[in-house]
Amino acid sequence: MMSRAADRLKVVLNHLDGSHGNVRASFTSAQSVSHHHPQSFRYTLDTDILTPEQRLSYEENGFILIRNLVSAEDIEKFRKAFEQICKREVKVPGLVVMKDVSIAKSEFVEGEKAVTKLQDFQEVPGLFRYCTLPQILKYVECFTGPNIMAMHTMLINKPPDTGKRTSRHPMHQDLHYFAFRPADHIVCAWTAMEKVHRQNGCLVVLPGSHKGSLQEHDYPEWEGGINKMYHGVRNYDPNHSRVHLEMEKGDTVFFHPLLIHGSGMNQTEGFRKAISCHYASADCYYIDVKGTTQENISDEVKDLAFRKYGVDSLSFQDTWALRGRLVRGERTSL
Ligand SMILES: CCCC(=O)SCCNC(=O)CCNC(=O)[C@H](O)C(C)(C)COP(=O)(O)OP(=O)(O)OC[C@H]1O[C@@H](n2cnc3c(N)ncnc32)[C@H](O)[C@@H]1OP(=O)(O)O
Ligand SMILES: Nc1ncnc2c1ncn2[C@@H]1O[C@H](COP(=O)(O)OP(=O)(O)OP(=O)(O)O)[C@@H](O)[C@H]1O
Ligand SMILES: O=C(O)CCC(=O)C(=O)O
Ligand SMILES: [Fe+2]
Ligand SMILES: [Mg+2]
Repeated sequence: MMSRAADRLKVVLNHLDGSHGNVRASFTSAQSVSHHHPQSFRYTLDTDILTPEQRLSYEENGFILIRNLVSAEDIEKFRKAFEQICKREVKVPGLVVMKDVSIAKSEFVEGEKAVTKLQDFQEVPGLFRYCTLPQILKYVECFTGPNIMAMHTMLINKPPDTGKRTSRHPMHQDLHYFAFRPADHIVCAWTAMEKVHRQNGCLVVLPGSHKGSLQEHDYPEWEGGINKMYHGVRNYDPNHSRVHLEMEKGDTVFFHPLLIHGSGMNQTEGFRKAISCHYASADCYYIDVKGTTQENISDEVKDLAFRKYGVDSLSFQDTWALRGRLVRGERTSL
């Protein structure tokens, strides 16, 4: 069911999309952009935070990398909070503690080395503080506007690959997992908790892919196995040109939910750590994904929610409304 307001929004967005290429082509310098035609941007808002070059870069590539945004002291605190959870010193409602599929059935791996990813840490104050950092929200607001919800939280602890290549994350669009729109008012902040490079499986992105539409996703047919819910874009062409985002501790990338991205395998002995949050404008609205390409992930999520909470009446939208937390402004819609 699509509301009339949503229909109107779609028309507006399509219109902007159509005019986008021409408008951009008519500029000769980035400076003239911010001063005369701020309304011509589709993916960024006029906030005085992003330089004209940064705005153009996000419009064009679908991501922007900000160096040294989170302090080493803060990252150390997140690391400690993560360790406490792995040692089971704290028990948290709603938190998902995920092991790598290649060790999930092993009895011998304990603590931090067993954990590939924490998901939904909105009730862990020592981790959720990441989502409220003013220097992060300052950038987020350039994409969402002033009413900001933290919708999805993760701490990824990519393990040394066991030899089955299961430490890879297939190329995907995060929007596949989301039951809210519009996509252009959603953004991910992903912060490296240590140096990330090709060897330990940094993020890999396809610049400009955010201009495409949401693609069909499914489990890739990987011989060594694939982690639960790690869907990848179907018919991914591994020869497509891509960019490896090598980052230092504290560097943060902001990216659009349609940007195709993934991460390679971790060929080092260390656990590659990153912390991230997906934000959405609180003015976004929920959608019903029935009959769309997202039905497969929606069914998996509802199935897990049933097993986790013992209720089968939760809709895919409900699972998002329960996890979302207001971090700035007013909770207007989501
Ligand atoms: C922008 C968003 C992008 C994304 O969200 S991408 C990834 C999304 N991932 C998720 O949402 C996390 C999904 N994972 C989970 O919910 C849990 O880790 C999962 C799979 C339910 C396991 O929970 P546990 O509490 O560990 O349960 P358990 O130890 O009793 O295991 C239950 C059965 O699941 C299996 N399992 C555990 N970890 C797995 C994994 N990583 N991949 C595939 N299967 C896995 C485990 O072997 C067990 O199987 P069985 O029932 O014994 O046959
Ligand atoms: N068939 C596929 N379907 C979806 N995603 C894939 C597929 N093959 C590779 N990828 C993804 O492409 C990205 C790059 O993978 P790859 O393992 O080659 O890492 P890499 O960083 O390029 O490492 P290397 O230096 O070994 O090439 C990762 O996100 C990976 O999971
Ligand atoms: O940190 C990574 O490897 C990427 C994780 C990711 O893209 C995701 O979970 O959606
Ligand atoms: Fe992702
Ligand atoms: Mg490769």
